[in-house]
Amino acid sequence: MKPLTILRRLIGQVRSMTGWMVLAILLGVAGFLAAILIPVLAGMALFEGGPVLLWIMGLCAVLRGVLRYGEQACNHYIAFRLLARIRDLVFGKLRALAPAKLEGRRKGDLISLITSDVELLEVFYAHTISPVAIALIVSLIFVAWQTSLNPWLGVAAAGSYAFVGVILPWMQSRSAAALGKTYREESGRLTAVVLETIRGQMELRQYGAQERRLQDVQARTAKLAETEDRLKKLQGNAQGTAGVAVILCAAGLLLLGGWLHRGGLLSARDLVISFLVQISSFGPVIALSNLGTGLSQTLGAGERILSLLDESPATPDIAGPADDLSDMALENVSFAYESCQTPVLENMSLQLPASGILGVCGPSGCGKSTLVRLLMRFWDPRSGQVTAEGRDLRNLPTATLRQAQAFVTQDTDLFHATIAENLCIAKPDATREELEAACRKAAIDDFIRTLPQGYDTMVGELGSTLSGGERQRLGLARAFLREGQFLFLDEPTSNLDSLNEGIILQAIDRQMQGKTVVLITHRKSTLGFADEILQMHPVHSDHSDRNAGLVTEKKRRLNSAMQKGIRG
Ligand SMILES: Nc1ncnc2c1ncn2[C@@H]1O[C@H](COP(=O)(O)OP(=O)(O)OP(=O)(O)O)[C@@H](O)[C@H]1O
Repeated sequence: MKPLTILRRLIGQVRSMTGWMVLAILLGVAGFLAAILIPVLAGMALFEGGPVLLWIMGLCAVLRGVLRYGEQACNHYIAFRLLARIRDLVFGKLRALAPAKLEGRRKGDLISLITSDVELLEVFYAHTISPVAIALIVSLIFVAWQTSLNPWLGVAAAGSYAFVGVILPWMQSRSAAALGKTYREESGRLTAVVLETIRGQMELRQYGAQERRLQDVQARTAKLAETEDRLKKLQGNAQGTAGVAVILCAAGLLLLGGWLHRGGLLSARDLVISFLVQISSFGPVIALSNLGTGLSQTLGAGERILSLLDESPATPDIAGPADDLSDMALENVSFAYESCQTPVLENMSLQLPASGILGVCGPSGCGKSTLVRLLMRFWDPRSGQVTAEGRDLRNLPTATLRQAQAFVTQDTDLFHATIAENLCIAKPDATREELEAACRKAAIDDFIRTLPQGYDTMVGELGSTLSGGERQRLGLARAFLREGQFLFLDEPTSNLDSLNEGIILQAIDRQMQGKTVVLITHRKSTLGFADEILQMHPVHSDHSDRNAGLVTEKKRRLNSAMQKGIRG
């Protein structure tokens, strides 16, 4: 993305706060004028004297402080309001992109984008836009004033301001722009590596890979520090160059003024005041010259945020009120993931039973979870359609689909919250009795009661204080609370012993009477609970029935002996 495009789009966000921005600029201009007036009045006092000038100088000094405070207050009000709005946009986009467009992205990098990249925009909104406008207005005022003394002085002043405030920052930002972007990207990658290291600490320890990992983190940190060092050097050079440029410009103006004075074109009083005005009016443009390198990181952060906001979701939400659903099917569905073009499903057709349990089995990687993802419209098929009530899911209100479906996977995600809060994700207004009933069905109520704070016990980040089986049963309780028409279970009992598995499968059987359950499993004992079985095969297997990638086998209580065994 071109820097100008990034700037234009970031500035576009300010439109709704134009009034505040105008106020910040006016206060800033008035503040600088008050500050510049102090040395000018001191110069005039040399020629005219009188206590009035001293009083005005004192007043200007006080006003300068008050006006500067007002300007900064407005700027920061604008910046933090905009940051809140941008965070809202980013979270909204992440929600829309999940899961299809987020699966391949590193979570640490996303965290870095949501936190530090967004925070960096504060520099832009609080310390860039109004300073540019203030510098422009203050410079125009003093160019006009110098011109009124002598046109040559006006030309020289305009040249000085343009050199310090435009040409120098432009030259410096060109070399810093790429570096700023690299810094933001490297910072995001380092966050991702650190997050993965914390998550994978047990594996790293078990396989003795900690030292290698540490070296990797250290190498990345050193690289980041080196990039930051280069950026800081550029920043230092920019400030130094601006300081030298200001002195040279002021000296040039003094020489020009002296030459005009000798020619009788400028009085001694005007020469002194013109010089004092010029040397003290560089403040706003010096602020700009410091932006050149600082802006490079803001542009890098802005580009990352805007690129995320530009991404279009794989399955855009369809607006509309939630309605009941009772019938779902796949019609000639073919599907391949974007990152790997190999087809996972090919011309698959399937009618979900109106009620009962459809067991789904097949070798690892044949597309069982993908089938459920398509039924939930986390992805859309490449060709064919997934339908509900005969309507393509692409035209069905998303709320209808979400309300009708619940799902449980082998890795239930829990949040750093209490057990009750984690369960209420499925039904925010659930009563304590409803939570307990759902947990009893999922065979987890007894365990929760043994915890010191029962349902109000915190479960730790990602449910880290619970076992895999406990997490899975909480996931099931959550799904039971939803009371939707469809329940999709992807290896829901993989972490459970056969006793708990039996209890839960019976609960599913009872709870889902008249409803549809899709139960993915590798276990024969679990399949025994299915009313029908769908045997899937990889698309590229040479199975004779591989047309559509599956074989459907009607199976009413297939292995009743085994079921009886489990059901006791
Ligand atoms: N997000 C993804 N991006 C790219 N490829 C994917 C993605 N998710 C799954 N796949 C690939 O798609 C194929 C089907 O995956 P899927 O998870 O549906 O298989 P599965 O039958 O459920 O396997 P398992 O029994 O091991 O859970 C696999 O080859 C897998 O590597």
